[in-house]
Amino acid sequence: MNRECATQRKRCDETPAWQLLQQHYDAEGRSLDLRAAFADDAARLDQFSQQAPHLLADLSKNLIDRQSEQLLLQLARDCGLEQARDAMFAGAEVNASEGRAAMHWLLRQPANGLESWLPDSPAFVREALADVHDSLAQMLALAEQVRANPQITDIVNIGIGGSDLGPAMVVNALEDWRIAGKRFHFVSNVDGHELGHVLAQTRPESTLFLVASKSFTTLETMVNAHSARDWFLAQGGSDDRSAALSISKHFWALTTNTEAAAAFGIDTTLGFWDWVGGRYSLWSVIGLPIAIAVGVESFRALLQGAHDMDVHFKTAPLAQNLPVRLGLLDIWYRNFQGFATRCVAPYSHGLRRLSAYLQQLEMESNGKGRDVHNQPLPYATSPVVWGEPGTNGQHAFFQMIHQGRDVIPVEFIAAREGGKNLASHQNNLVINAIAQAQALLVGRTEEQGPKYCPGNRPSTFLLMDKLTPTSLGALIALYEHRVFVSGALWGINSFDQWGVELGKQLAKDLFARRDQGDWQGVDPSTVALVSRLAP
Ligand SMILES: O=P(O)(O)OC[C@H]1O[C@](O)(CO)[C@@H](O)[C@@H]1O
Repeated sequence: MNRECATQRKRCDETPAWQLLQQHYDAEGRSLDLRAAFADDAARLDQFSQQAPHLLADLSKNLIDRQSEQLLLQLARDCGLEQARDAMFAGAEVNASEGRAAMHWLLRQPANGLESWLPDSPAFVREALADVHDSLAQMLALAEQVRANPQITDIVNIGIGGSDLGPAMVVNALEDWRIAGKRFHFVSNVDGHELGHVLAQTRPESTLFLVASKSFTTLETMVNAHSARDWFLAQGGSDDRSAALSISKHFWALTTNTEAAAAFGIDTTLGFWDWVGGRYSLWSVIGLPIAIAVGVESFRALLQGAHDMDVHFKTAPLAQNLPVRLGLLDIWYRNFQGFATRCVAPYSHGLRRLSAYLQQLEMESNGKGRDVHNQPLPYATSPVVWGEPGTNGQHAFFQMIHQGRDVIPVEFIAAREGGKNLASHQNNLVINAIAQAQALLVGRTEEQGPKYCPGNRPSTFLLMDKLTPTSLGALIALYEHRVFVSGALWGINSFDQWGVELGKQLAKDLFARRDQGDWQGVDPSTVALVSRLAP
């Protein structure tokens, strides 16, 4: 929500719709029983399920009824959601604290056709679109060059947060589209074990390092990149650009900070723009490992799927707009039902890194306690997002989800069709997901003793025909826009992350203080812990 939009409107909890929602929750919402709701409303499934680009969503097993959804839609209008959304798609400075737009959606806009859904796009957006496609063409050409180079067998992406989680999640998810004969390694942790393990299984002449960092200042990435460089030089590599085994040929940079990459000694640097947030950057040059893994056609399909969801989010009426309905559900669960967490259970081995990716996307975006005016908020914001792939979760934490005291909304994500390997297992997988959602709904009644399950526990079911580059693109964009919706209603800036700076600053400070032996004003616990470390 940019400042002028926010200034124009009341805080969401001060709106008439919020008061009506609270009354409805107190009167009926708190005691809604889904089993009775299905029995009383033959059209409930139709009302609360919908097709969206590349996936079907069944929201009918959520603790919501027609009136609460109508009131939530009214809340969206009262809070100027459509204006906020349109501001983002117009390139407005929706990231007010950093003075930036948030135009990750432009990265997946085809070169033509912008006016078909964004007819009033300002000139700077159309100009930026031309830059996007120049950069995309350059990146895809380099990706094809690497794919065609049999000498390069290992691609090592060195990056963290948004420069790691997205590309790693997608490269894992699209294993069936991955080029044969090349290995993809994602090194993010500054724990030397991770990089060391990768270097132990690679050779300098057959390895391409991608130093991925929007800022090119992140400590972990810089420490890992320098250690990889030292290893490369120790293995016979050279700083000399003309050498066969040169840093210049085996280290590329993906960053907005091209000067810093040049200072590192990297010649091949792919740049991007500050209006792309790190956790929204897999569509940009940060996606190079994806493009190398799956090739031009599949990378474009990933973009197309996300673009289709962008157009849906921008043009579909709110009541049939899936990112809006999911975002409103987040408000209902967080601020009225009081559910503190949401479990994301992708019934797909390919999507095994999805929950980790969504943790950054959602919690770094909406984990805020103050609004865009820096005023403390009296209501909760981002839920804790967590999860593991199904059916693994069933044998780990689903016990608590079924019988625990806390109600934990679950998001099941599955595909009707399986992948290349043992597709015959697919029904085993998906029927288990469906059965878990059913069990959460129906529960098991009293006389079952210790087997008693209260039931009436909420879940959303997102079903793709198949996990493909296109459907994956749509799925990720769905989450991006859903996060935007709840953030806009909460009146927070979903695109900054100032809260991460203090810990980084103190880490630097502790190194300096240790070197100087100056512990003035530092708490004894911190001093004692640092003094236990190796010199
Ligand atoms: O891509 P960079 O600049 O290295 O930043 C990595 C990550 O660190 C963060 O800034 C958090 O510390 C994330 O927002 C970002 O994705």
